[in-house]
Amino acid sequence: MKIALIAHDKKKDDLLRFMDIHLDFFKNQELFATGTTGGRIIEHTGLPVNRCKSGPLGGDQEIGAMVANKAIDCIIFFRDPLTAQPHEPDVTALLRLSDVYDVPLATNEGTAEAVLYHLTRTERE
Ligand SMILES: O=C(CO)COP(=O)(O)O
Repeated sequence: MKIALIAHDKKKDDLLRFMDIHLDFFKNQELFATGTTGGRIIEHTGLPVNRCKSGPLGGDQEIGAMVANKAIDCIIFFRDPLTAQPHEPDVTALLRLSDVYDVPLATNEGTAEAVLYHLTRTERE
């Protein structure tokens, strides 16, 4: 499965912790990420990650283009709801495209848990 991973700065440690918990799942997937998030994941887990540009420099839009081309199956995006982002329009556009193409997108850890639970079950079937 092709999974996109994104985290705003204050949520990056949370994403790495989440990945540690679910490492057995993530090591069997093809991973994509925005630039800085991807760098942190590679450094922390050693897993291969296809890195896009950093979010503020167009990375969310790159992931959005992959969604539009049906090249992403699921997005886990740990958003920071308490900090203004200079590239908020890009974030909104990515959320919109995930709705257009019906791609599961988890914006917090609780939803990510639920999505992974579903994906691991459907993978086994
Ligand atoms: O800003 C982001 C998503 O909107 C994340 O980008 P980075 O992974 O480059 O920090």
